[in-house]
Amino acid sequence: MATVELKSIRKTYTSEEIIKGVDLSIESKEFVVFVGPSGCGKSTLLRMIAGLEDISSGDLLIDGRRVNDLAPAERGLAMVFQSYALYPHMNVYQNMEFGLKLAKTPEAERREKIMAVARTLQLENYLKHKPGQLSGGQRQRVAIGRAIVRNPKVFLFDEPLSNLDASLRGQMRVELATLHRRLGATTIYVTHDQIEAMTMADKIVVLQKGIVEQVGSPLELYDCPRNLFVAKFIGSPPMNFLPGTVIAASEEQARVRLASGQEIVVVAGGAQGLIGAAVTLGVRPEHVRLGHAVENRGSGQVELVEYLGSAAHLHVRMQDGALLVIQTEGGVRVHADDAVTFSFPAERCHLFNSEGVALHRRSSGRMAA
Ligand SMILES: Nc1ncnc2c1ncn2[C@@H]1O[C@H](COP(=O)(O)OP(=O)(O)OP(=O)(O)O)[C@@H](O)[C@H]1O
Repeated sequence: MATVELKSIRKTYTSEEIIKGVDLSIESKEFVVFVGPSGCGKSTLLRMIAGLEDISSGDLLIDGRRVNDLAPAERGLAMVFQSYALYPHMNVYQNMEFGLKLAKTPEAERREKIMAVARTLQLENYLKHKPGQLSGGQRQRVAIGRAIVRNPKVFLFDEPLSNLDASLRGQMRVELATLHRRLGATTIYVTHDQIEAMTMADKIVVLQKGIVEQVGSPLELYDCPRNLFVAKFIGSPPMNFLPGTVIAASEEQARVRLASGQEIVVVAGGAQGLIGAAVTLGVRPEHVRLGHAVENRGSGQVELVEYLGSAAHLHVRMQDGALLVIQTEGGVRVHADDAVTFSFPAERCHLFNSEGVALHRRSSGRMAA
């Protein structure tokens, strides 16, 4: 399997710079997900790796070898698109065979490879079907099968599940993750869906406007987002953000007064220089504790309860008008218009300066700034 390295990669279309200097190392067998909002440059970056777009400047290395000038077919990659791009007049077998024929693979070997992959992807009963006779999930499996039979060094996926309905997407997510574990192929996967990123990735690359905002494991990004952008993007339902002012700070903690007057102690280092400064307090819905507490407490009125079965989301209006989402277990007996009290665990709160940069959290032992 292969390593992929991006060194100061840039892309300019006419006069606009779309990719603004990306450095990234992808290890052999790693499952890396590029995630970010529409237009941030995920697909452009993937297409540059694939060789479908020129690289304006920088170096792309596969297994240590510079491949900027190699044609797509010479890079040892296989790409699976959102649109499947299957040949409609060919049946499943022929679709999977096409690339092997082009590569002049002998017929017996072609057959052996296709049958093995069809078994893996549970397509054995559909080999004679044309794409038009298959469901979306089956078509996507054929597109994946067509990539696997060529035994590529690196798999590239561009939003492969976005045309599928929610339940099929969930199922295919598990299938892809299982397949990756079995094949152990280096994989780069583009999505705008943070749940796909969180559930499948070894490493997530968060992009915004052609810049890498943060690279890390799903848990690193969840626990220690470097800035407001990553904090907003990772996690569902998203993190709550409340404006406040630092009123006291030690090396390891900061005391923040919210607009409501409520004072919250946050485990965050380096806030001594920020006394009097405006900051943003972040707390995830699943970390807010419902019920009375001595410290870090607040209160408000429930506006809406969303019951999800195992969990419920309470939308709570605080005294200063801010809206707070609290995730609780599904069995909780809270209704709209109820008054509730809650608390923010100090070690679960995040603090961002006026530029949106996170103050590091010493308790977790990881730097976030
Ligand atoms: N051929 C092109 N010529 C000029 N601009 C382009 C071209 N292709 C893409 N762009 C621009 O580059 C930017 C990044 O596009 P890209 O498709 O990489 O974004 P993305 O993050 O994959 O978005 P999405 O999730 O919507 O697919 C966009 O602003 C887009 O308009």
